[in-house]
Amino acid sequence: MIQLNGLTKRYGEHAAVDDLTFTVRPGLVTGFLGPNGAGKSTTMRMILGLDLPTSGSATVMGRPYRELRHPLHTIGSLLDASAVHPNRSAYKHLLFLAQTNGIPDTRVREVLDLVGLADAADRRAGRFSLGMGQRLGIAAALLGDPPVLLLDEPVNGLDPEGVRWARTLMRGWAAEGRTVLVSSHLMSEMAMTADRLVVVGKGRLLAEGDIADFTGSDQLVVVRTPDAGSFARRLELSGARVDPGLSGELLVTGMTAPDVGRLAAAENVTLHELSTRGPSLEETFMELTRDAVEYGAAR
Ligand SMILES: Nc1ncnc2c1ncn2[C@@H]1O[C@H](COP(=O)(O)OP(=O)(O)OP(=O)(O)O)[C@@H](O)[C@H]1O
Repeated sequence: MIQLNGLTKRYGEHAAVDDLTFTVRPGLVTGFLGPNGAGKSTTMRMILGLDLPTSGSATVMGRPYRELRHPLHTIGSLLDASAVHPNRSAYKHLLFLAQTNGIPDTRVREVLDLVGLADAADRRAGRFSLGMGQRLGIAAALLGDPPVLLLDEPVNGLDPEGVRWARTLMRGWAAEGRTVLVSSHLMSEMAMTADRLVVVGKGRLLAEGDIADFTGSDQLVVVRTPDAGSFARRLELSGARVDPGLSGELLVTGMTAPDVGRLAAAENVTLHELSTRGPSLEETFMELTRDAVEYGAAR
């Protein structure tokens, strides 16, 4: 569990993080979204005790990071994957971290295996590709087998196979009951990975909720049937609004897809298509953050 309470960070007059209050719950992947400069990294740095809040607090498993007795056993993090000694091998990098945190040496091989870097263990980390660097960063986060994981842009630089791997990993951690907070700019990826979202803009909380709250409203049901005319009238009689689509399909609002399907079955209507179209997460995100984008192109 991660809890933020009125968390605020000011740089001079500028509030990078402005009175943020939210809870990141265990057993779920929580996506942390916001435009460039919204304050995501600053928030994560304060959770990890790397920056001090101007006011408010951030706690991990009930304590501020700096008061954790065993930090790596409590929260694992990936902030900047390039922050490794370039001449040190992946193995030595992790061994150093393990030894300075009271973690047994045997755990190093385990995490290298977990992230698919076993064969690259003795190569210099400075020569790693972006994707391998991300994997090494995730290995470091996993060293202490922590119940809380905090990842800043973990799929940055990963190829499609790597992105899928990272998604499976995060979903797996949540299924094990861990708390997972992950920032990303990739909306389609977040839509597939996260259970909940926290959206910030200009340091402030803009929205928080289950992923369905961001993609599920205003859904349009698309129906294709050889009985379009009569089924449209039947739908309207049941209270739905029906508009014709461009290629003969019916665009239905005010009724859910399961209800449309049930009505079709009851009326013995053949359906060639029954699907939904909702605002994508990206559309909802753009709408939410429209006034909070600091460095956007002129519209
Ligand atoms: N050390 C600092 N001194 C002054 N201003 C800072 C400092 N660190 C961050 N800021 C400012 O705080 C704001 C939030 O930055 P932050 O890096 O947390 O945003 P972000 O949401 O992580 O952005 P991105 O998506 O681009 O990584 C920005 O306006 C940034 O310029």
